[in-house]
Amino acid sequence: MPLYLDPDELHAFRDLNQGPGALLDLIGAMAFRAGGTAQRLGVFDALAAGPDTAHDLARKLDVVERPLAVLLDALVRFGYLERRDGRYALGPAAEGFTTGLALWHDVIGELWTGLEEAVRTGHPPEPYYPWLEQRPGTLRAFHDMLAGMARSMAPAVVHQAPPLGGRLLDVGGGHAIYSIAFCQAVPGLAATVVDLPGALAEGRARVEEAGLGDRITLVPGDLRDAVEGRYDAALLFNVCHGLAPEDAAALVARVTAALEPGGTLLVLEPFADPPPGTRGHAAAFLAGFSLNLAATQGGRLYTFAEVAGWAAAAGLAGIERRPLDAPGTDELLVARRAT
Ligand SMILES: C[S@@+](CC[C@H](N)C(=O)[O-])C[C@H]1O[C@@H](n2cnc3c(N)ncnc32)[C@H](O)[C@@H]1O
Repeated sequence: MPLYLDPDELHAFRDLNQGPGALLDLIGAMAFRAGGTAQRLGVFDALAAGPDTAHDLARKLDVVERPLAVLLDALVRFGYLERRDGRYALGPAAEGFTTGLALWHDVIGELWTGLEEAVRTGHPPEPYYPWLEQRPGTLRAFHDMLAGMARSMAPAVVHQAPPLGGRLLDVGGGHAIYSIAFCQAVPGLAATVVDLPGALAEGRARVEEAGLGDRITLVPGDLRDAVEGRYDAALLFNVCHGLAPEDAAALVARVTAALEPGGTLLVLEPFADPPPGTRGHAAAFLAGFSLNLAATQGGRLYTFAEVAGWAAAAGLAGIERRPLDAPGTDELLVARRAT
């Protein structure tokens, strides 16, 4: 929350841990919903062209001036906008809502209404991926967010992976960024990306653009089904956390069974026991992300030991944890099938 605390509040909250935490959470929830609503109404896009009055903005956005002015004033107080001489301008924090936070606004605003039921019953009332498929704008924001993260991590992932060759399977790798990165790094490597049909369109365009259409095959499929083909290596990147533990373990076993002797499994995940030094807002975000997975997909973040246990049970050995020199808390699990 970009809210500015006054020095006494800041001291009580930050230094003494005595701040009105629940009240700040409430204000944070209000600020987040206000920011997300402004993004959906087009306030931030309109103000990107320059400062404006509530009257003119209301006309441009085709909304009612009186509640818009209340929203704009709240956004000023929450730190998203600035107000000078009766005109509103973007504040530095507004940028967040032009990128990944817009997706979180939709997820928390709609899907987290099912959190209580998910905890009571153990099942999310609304399955995440079908929900996404019905909302083209939210689906796009989700894939843009995944693609942005993958682009920032791919060089470190390729660097930390053991040497790969032959045939690579990329399960749930729809945007194809990791398969492209591995194919660009390893001459002769051929990859098969399996994902839901809606997730593959963007990957297909990216593969063509990279000139790798002859080496990367995109296959619509469901990761709950049997794995077709034999592979020398497989990627399970950010897939396990969307599944219940027994389903994630079964997926690791199915993918392992499709590996040739000596084949490599790479799992990329933010583990529930993150790298040492993960604290503050990064640690809190991971806890909230895990709760989001429970609320929307029936999954959660898993510890490295849990994932390593599934890999060992599937018959993999040489299981290693490899941190990444990249932003975020994702790490690699590397394991090999016995020769
Ligand atoms: C969190 S994203 C991870 C994407 C990519 N592997 C990465 O690390 O950036 C999960 C991916 O799994 C795919 N997925 C989810 N459920 C699936 C299913 N039942 N069958 C196939 N793919 C699925 C999604 O479409 C999405 O591309």
